[in-house]
Amino acid sequence: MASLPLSAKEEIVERFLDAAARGDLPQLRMLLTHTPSLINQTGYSGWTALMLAARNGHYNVVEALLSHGCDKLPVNSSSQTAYDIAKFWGHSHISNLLAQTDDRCSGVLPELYFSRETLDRQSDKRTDKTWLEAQQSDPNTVYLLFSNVNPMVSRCEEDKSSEVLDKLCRFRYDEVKDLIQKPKTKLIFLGVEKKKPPSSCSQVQEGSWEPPAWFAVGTDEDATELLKRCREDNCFFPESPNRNLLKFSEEEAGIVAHARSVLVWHDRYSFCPTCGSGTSLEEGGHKRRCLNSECRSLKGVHNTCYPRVDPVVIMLVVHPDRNQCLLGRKKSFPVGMFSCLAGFIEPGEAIEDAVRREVEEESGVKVGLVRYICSQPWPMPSNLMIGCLAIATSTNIKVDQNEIEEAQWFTRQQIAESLHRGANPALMLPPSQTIAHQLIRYWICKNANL
Ligand SMILES: NC(=O)C1=CN([C@@H]2O[C@H](COP(=O)(O)OP(=O)(O)OC[C@H]3O[C@@H](n4cnc5c(N)ncnc54)[C@H](OP(=O)(O)O)[C@@H]3O)[C@@H](O)[C@H]2O)C=CC1
Ligand SMILES: [Mg+2]
Ligand SMILES: [Mg+2]
Ligand SMILES: [Mg+2]
Ligand SMILES: [Zn+2]
Repeated sequence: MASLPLSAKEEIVERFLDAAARGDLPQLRMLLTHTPSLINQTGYSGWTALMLAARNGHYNVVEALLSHGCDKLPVNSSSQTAYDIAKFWGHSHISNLLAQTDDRCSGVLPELYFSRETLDRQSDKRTDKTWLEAQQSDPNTVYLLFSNVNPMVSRCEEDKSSEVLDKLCRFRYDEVKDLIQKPKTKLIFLGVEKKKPPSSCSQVQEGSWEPPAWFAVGTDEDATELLKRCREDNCFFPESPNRNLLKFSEEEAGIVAHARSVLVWHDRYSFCPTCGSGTSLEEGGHKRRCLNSECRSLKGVHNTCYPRVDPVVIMLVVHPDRNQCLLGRKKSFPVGMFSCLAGFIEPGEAIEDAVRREVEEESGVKVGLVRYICSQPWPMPSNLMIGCLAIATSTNIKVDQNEIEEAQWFTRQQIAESLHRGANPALMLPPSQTIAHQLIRYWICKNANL
């Protein structure tokens, strides 16, 4: 049978993979310069350019791909990473390079969802009332509307990777002027844009240009009425934050994490926790001051005045044989889904001790070595997820049914198949936006080096 002609996109991917397999660095660089999205494309049997270069011992190509931020974690249809391939074919200089611990730069750990600092927070400006007021009425200022602590969004059916994306609805001063003047509205200064305008912009030439400021507007006005303010007609307020807040671009997810956590804090701490009096919003919405002049919270350091963040440990527990990991499922999870164990840090507890305590409480497994890997802000409502790898010193599982329904050891092969979406995976993993997913991917790549 004659083979079908390749589309333009397929052809360029094929040329790129071929350059990697042959070790043709100039060609590979040229293609990457024109089309940066080629970097993690796959060809036959899920092979990436990194895998092909690793298979054929092209050290300089592997190096170039890593310096362009290539993802080291994908597995091919035989569940092998580029590291496994280099090791199997005896290219130890390449497997050593792939195993290096410069995790963020070499693509082992991507930037975590919710963690991008899209805006420059400019926290020093929060106390400058005159500056804040000038920003509020500036026509370039951007306002985001939140009802019941959830942002107004519009749905874009497709982005480049054909996934559904939600986009924050942006408003100008004239459109929300009446709303922000209402006494019950919470106005949060989020920061200013980091992006610079083109140098041709007349204000830049005159030296009068200032980056636009962003504010979140928290209101409990009727949601249907709020939606009428929007110029687009496909706008809505997500009802289930846990699922719906995972559909933003990386840029917007970072803004949502900041805004939602602060608004949730205002929602829950309207009264002074020290004396029960009313409070007023200050410092661009980043402080609540007690209105009772005798209150203890006005003297000395009082953390009740500032937004709270709850630290949570989340850990991938590795079996003493280094070839299995422990995952659990809560009753509320979708059928077949397992994830990392997690738990709130208690007062007076170090990260390592919280990891050991939560793992033993929830699964009965004892943990020795604990290593911090990465963290993620999680604005449901305001957690800081502290991601760790932990090495088990015992293996018997005894689940605490109050917290989790089931816990199980899974082999590296089972996890790799699930990540690669094999035909009959033994389990379903949480989505890639979660730190749980990223810790599991991290272990798959680093497993051999623990
Ligand atoms: N981003 C990610 O990948 C993941 C994020 N998470 C998040 O981590 C958080 C914690 O995980 P989870 O396993 O539930 O934690 P825990 O194992 O500590 O169990 C939670 C329970 O502990 C009690 N509790 C103790 N201290 C606190 C506290 N400071 N705040 C709230 N509840 C407390 C509550 O019980 P009661 O309500 O009965 O009083 C709560 O239901 C969750 O909010 C979850 O959303 C979890 C897993 C993955
Ligand atoms: Mg627990
Ligand atoms: Mg838990
Ligand atoms: Mg707990
Ligand atoms: Zn008080």
